[in-house]
Amino acid sequence: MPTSGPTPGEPPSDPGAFIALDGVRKVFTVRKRTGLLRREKREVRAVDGISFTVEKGEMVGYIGPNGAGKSTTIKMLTGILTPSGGRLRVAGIDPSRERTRLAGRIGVVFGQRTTLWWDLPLRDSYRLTHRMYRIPDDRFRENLARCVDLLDLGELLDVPVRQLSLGQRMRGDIAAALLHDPDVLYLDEPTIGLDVVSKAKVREFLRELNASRGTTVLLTTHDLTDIEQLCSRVMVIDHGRLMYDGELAGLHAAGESERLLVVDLARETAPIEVPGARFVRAEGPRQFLALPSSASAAPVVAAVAAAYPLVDLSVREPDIEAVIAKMYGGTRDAAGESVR
Ligand SMILES: Nc1ncnc2c1ncn2[C@@H]1O[C@H](COP(=O)(O)OP(=O)(O)OP(=O)(O)O)[C@@H](O)[C@H]1O
Repeated sequence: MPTSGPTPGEPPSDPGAFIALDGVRKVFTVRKRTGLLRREKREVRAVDGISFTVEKGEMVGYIGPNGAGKSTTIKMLTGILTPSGGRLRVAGIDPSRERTRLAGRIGVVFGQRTTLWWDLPLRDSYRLTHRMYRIPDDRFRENLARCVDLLDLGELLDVPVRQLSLGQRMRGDIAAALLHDPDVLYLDEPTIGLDVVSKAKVREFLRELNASRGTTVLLTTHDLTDIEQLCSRVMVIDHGRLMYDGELAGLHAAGESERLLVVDLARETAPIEVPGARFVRAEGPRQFLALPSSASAAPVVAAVAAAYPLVDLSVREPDIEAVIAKMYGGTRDAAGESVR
């Protein structure tokens, strides 16, 4: 599969970049019981030789199907897990060797878990964060005021975390991750389970944070709208390997996606046969043809108009979800419909 960034598996071009991974691997050994007394060892290559760099101030999407290796990568980037091989640096720091020093430079938000104290009001959780990170008082006050304002937390500061809705808690968690002014923010599913309004608030906040503070953001999500609205660059990982690194728009070409030509004819005819397009299906006098996204539709349109009683015609671009499903080995056509 083509990539527009460095070829997966090759050393990164800029080892001095803010985040730099070079052939990073993580292998888990899993023991499985296969009989009454027998156990079998099996290796799981969760991350299988990944290389990429992220410059300061970039906002990058990191996506892939379940079990692709996204969380394992994030855990290595934060120092929670030690790589089995390869080289990894964040702000010049080896995360697993200097986890405490790195903690002052990074913020982490896990959508499915909270780092806040469940029984304490938000305000007290933030006070504890203040102490734990030894944040200078002025800076703490300034950062808290800014997060409270932009994330609309004013009314919530005295509410115990367990009483907050998911969207409120998520905003509370994002603020907690930013009180010590980290240079990089890792977000793992920050909009999971949120309603439309909360999602919009979180996205707007992240956009503003990145633009005004130059915070580097690495975003893992299953919601591709997050990526479409926030990230100009996306990395796709599958089976622990980097499958794509480049602009979101380039995924269409990499996924060999197809556009759908919807042709309305004056009457029902046999399936249209023209060079450069493939008949998909017919609904009475309406026919659907597929053509590669990278090809021009003009010759196909001209050929249809010349040989068939054409009334109207429109082109449907593939949606990004269909493209990615195809990259992951899914089986959806250009209209996003199952062709199983
Ligand atoms: N501690 C562990 N022990 C054994 N295997 C693990 C461990 N952690 C992860 N794995 C395996 O490594 C692979 C990658 O898992 P990982 O959690 O990184 O995927 P993911 O892309 O984050 O998936 P999801 O989108 O479901 O969260 C999976 O096969 C998973 O079962």
